[in-house]
Amino acid sequence: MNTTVVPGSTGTVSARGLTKVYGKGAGQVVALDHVDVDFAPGRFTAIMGPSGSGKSTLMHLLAGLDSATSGSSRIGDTEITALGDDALTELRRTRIGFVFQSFNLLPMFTAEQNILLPLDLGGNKVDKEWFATLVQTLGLGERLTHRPAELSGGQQQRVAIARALITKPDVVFADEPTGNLDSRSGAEVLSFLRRSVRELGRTIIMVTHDPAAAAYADRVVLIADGRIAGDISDPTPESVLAGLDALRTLETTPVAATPGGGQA
Ligand SMILES: Nc1ncnc2c1ncn2[C@@H]1O[C@H](COP(=O)(O)OP(=O)(O)OP(=O)(O)O)[C@@H](O)[C@H]1O
Repeated sequence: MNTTVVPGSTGTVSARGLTKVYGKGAGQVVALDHVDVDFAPGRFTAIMGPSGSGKSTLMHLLAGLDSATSGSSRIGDTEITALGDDALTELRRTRIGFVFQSFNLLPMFTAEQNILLPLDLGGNKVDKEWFATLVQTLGLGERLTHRPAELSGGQQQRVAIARALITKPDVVFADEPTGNLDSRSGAEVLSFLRRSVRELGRTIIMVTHDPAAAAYADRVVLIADGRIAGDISDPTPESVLAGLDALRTLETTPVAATPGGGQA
């Protein structure tokens, strides 16, 4: 598969020299360290790496949920890192969809009302054809009048995915979308996410800890110590595990290579 990505082209999500430093002085943490990465439109990418490696920080900066210390991030030709608060709010509302581990559906609303909520909030009309396509692709036809408490976890997450896609965003960011699901419902949700990319041409960037989940993506970007540490095309659970193992080896090599365990 051709993985060439042109930064600035429609829907491409890009970071250049993206850096995030938390705190000051001795307590300073470099969470992201000059990250350059591009995510092609119409693809499903998983971001993986050890705990504390900077996955959430990268996602938050790419989505305009947090500000960068230096460097830039873009969605298409919009430089997120240059936008003020109002423009960022507007961008998140209209051009980005979010799917969280905890579904975040409104309990008093039906599935249909939850899906349509972003349009109601923005005062936008429903594209009935798109709504019908989403409902069909996500297998929600029988569940539209149900409230979240009457739905399984997997069904709730499918509603959350439809809600994220209803505005036809340039990109959907999914943060551990299967973290609260058993493995069967998780697999089902991941299949639906993959269908959304393949059949509806959407762009999804997902943070996950789970190699089996990452294997549903077209590509896995590995991150370690705030830097891009690997890139796997057409991943399988085995190739993802091997990639993560290689990161661990990198982390332990300097210690193992120093006789007596002293500092080199
Ligand atoms: N608000 C904050 N203040 C200070 N340090 C932070 C803050 N948020 C994150 N960090 C630090 O930045 C680094 C990267 O954190 P981040 O949450 O991006 O990692 P992660 O890969 O998503 O981790 P996990 O897999 O455990 O969720 C960590 O060392 C973390 O402790």
